[in-house]
Amino acid sequence: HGMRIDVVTIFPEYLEPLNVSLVGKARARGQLDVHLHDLRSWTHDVHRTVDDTPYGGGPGMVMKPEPWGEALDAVRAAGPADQVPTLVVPTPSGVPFTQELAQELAARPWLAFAPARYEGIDRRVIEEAATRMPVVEASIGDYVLAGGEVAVLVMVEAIARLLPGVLGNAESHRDDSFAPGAMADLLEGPVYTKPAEWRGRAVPEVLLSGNHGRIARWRREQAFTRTLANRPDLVARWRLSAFDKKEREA
Ligand SMILES: N#Cc1c(-c2ccc3ccn(Cc4ccccn4)c3c2)n[nH]c1N
Repeated sequence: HGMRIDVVTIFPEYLEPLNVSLVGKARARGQLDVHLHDLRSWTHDVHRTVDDTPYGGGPGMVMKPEPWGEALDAVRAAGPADQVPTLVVPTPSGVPFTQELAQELAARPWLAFAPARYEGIDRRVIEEAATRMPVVEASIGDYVLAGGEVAVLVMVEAIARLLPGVLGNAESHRDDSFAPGAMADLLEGPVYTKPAEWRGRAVPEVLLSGNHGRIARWRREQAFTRTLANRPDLVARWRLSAFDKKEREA
């Protein structure tokens, strides 16, 4: 059976993209079972309040603990009785969301995402949840968003494409830049398709040569040059893994 994903948010419509394309197809094939929940379902006041002023003062508002506590209780109760979900909390102060973390999360049967808004969720919600389920606080990058919903879209897409059978044979993640392996750690080189000439620009002739050894070498060089230019930090990691690889083959 596929993976179950629950998302609790005050903007369920923000997660509608999960119903289309790659993730939509995976759901249709039963590889992914996505349940969206409106956090306000667990408010009990006429204004359906989910936020309040921060203790200790400071700008903005903090998300109240009560609705989140009841929402996470309900998510757990609605899922498989013999399992606990891994709670994934997008936050600027989380661990980096990397391909490695995506692969780890893709191996789990049930994920519950808690995208917040305002300045975040009352800390006691995370602390209390962590006594009953694994909790991962992760950040998708070094920039500031207004909330966690778009981070959930990023994480779910990165995770869903790793699930067996989800990626059609048209897209392959075998040699992803960030996936461990041969061309691991390097950025992708340039890609080309027909026509062979377009607006006076020809495709590099090596790619038309049919010489697969030469093509592979050219692609490695292109990947290296591009990585050196755009991500010199990855070159160091690549050198290490290339060295280890030679060691293993020696
Ligand atoms: N993942 C991730 C994120 C986020 C993120 C995630 C969730 C929330 C919930 C509220 N805010 C606004 C906010 C701004 C500033 C300080 C605290 N909170 C979020 C921002 N920003 N950047 C990333 N890579």
